[in-house]
Amino acid sequence: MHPQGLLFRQFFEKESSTYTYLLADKKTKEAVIIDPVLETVERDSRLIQQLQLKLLYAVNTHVHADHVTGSGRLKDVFPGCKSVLSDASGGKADHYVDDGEELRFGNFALEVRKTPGHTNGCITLVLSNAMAFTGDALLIRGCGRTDFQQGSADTLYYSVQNKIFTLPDDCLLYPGHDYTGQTVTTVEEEKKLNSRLTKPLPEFVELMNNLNLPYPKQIDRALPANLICGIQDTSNK
Ligand SMILES: N[C@@H](CCC(=O)N[C@@H](CSS)C(=O)NCC(=O)O)C(=O)O
Repeated sequence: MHPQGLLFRQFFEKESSTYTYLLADKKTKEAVIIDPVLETVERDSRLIQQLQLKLLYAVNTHVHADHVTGSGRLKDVFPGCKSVLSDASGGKADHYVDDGEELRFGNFALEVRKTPGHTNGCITLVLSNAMAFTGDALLIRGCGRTDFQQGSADTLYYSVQNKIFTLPDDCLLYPGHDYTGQTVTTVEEEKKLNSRLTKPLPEFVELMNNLNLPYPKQIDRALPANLICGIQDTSNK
């Protein structure tokens, strides 16, 4: 169940099948956006403005390879909004987070859990042990690929088993992407049904090392932009 007093929206960007999440304290109006996409900033900004929210943070769960983040553009629209990345990401941001730190908005806090493996700088954000935003570490019945950007199947396995599967069974898990039309899962479901992460470690590593997926279509445009938290109007900064 979602915590009381929380405003929550899940948005989808269809070119990269990316989920963006908006969370706000209904009372104080302070808000956080997770994994915004450049092409859908206008849609997301409109809702933030209509609801009169105060956007504090635009968090990227990692340096994305498949789409350009909207965090730079959101900083133009909402002065005062800070871009956020893990301190292990190698990217540039206004605010860096480490394991165990919190991002506070109103009466809520997102706990940062480092979940490397898809990339070195991947984080999962946990709200009140009730909802977790897993980025590309854990996808519904799957997980992020580990064949570029310092990916490591062993590291990813450790991250999911120790940082995500240790959350309460009924904790809702919201992924960074879905390619099959699913929106949400739970820790209990993934511990039982995840087709990759229920395997023993050696089988998991073998599987991940032989996925043979094509590179994301936007990788050459996305990586350089995302290393500086996206495209931003620097003319008046
Ligand atoms: N076709 C998409 C990219 C699909 C892809 O590689 N997704 C990544 C996450 S974004 S880097 C992934 O980890 N997928 C895991 C999987 O099992 O599919 C595009 O061209 O953008």
